Amino acid sequence: MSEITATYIVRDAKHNPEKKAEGIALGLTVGSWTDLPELDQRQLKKHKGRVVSVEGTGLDVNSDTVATIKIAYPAVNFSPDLPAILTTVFGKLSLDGKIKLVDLEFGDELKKAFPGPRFGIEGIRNKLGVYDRPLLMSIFKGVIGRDLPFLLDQLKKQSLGGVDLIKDDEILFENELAPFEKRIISGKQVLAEVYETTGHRTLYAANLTGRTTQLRDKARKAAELGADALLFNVFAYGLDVLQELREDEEIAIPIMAHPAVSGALTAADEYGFSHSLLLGKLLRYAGADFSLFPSPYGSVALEKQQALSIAEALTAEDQFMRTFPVPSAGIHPGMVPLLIEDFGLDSIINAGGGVHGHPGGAEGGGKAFRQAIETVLEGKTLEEGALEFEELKSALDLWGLAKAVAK
Ligand SMILES: CSCCC(=O)C(=O)COP(=O)(O)O
Ligand SMILES: [Mg+2]
Repeated sequence: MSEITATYIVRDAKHNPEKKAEGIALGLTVGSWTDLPELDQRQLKKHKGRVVSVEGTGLDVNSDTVATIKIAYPAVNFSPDLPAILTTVFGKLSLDGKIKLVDLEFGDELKKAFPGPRFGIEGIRNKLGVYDRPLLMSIFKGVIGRDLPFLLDQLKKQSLGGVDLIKDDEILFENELAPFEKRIISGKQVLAEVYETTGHRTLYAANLTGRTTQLRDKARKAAELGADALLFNVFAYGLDVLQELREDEEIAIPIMAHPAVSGALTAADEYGFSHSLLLGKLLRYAGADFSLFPSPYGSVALEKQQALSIAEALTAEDQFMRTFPVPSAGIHPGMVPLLIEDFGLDSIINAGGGVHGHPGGAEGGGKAFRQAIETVLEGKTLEEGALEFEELKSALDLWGLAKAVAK
């Protein structure tokens, strides 16, 4: 029988994690808070959750017992979709005390209900023809309230700086000055011109926004207009909405998942989802080609272990294509050695302020990042690179070199 196994970290003031585990296995399936006289053995056998393991790991600062509990839920209990699965394994339970859902293991049969990324790392690299280095992405900045020519000028400068991808900022919504469709059509022209004159290819991810009921048609139109990719604030909508977009054959373009809102679901040690599950495994299964998350170094930082665990879940051996890890937020060229050391070649270095805030503008900023990447891949230090490259030197003079952080 196919099933899904959920791993939780539970903090139990009653110091009886075995009882807590049994309560979850029964309470989230066929039972309730009190005995149900009509519950029969056949029903219990087929539908009750199974306690796989309970491992106590001691007491926390509040003297609660901390335990890792694994419960397997029969797939027959739910339809094979994320809303049903999440409601089963962490619906009411997510409100029931100090409990964190750290992982979900999907049975092979159940995995068939998920698409995974349409392109993944390999597909994105094929689109760009770049295979031997981390990709570089930049983000439009300061464009709210600005018109289309302003955006197109920024787009051109970013592309001339040598970035591989440019994404809208997640806070750029539908607006009269620079509407979604016009951004796609004119943006494509600008990037085609840069390609014709320099031979450098850049892909543009436009922010797919609006009411949920409009998204499919908007995304189909974007694909029809030749959009390179879509940015999507998946946690403002829901993972199943992402999956719907991924599965639509008329929206066969890469999807970039932005982590906006996800911090409310992941940040607490004692509650919510683990980062690796929400921003890693579930985004990958639902079909994101890229997953953005805070790096361990920038202005919005995650603990290094958390950031690494997301990248691991996005790229671990699985039947699905690998999703590109995109450690982000407050990134500047002085962080490039650490980012490459942590996330490897199959990752994307992503910067907004670190590109546009460069003394040489967005073009200079993009160049500085590309020079930093080249320097690191040649086995040199950034100080050595700065002797050779003017833009890299300016970036290091402005922002310095980032320091490593403990795990
Ligand atoms: C929290 S990851 C999302 C990164 C992002 O959307 C962004 O705008 C980062 O911009 P920055 O100027 O900090 O590079
Ligand atoms: Mg942003």
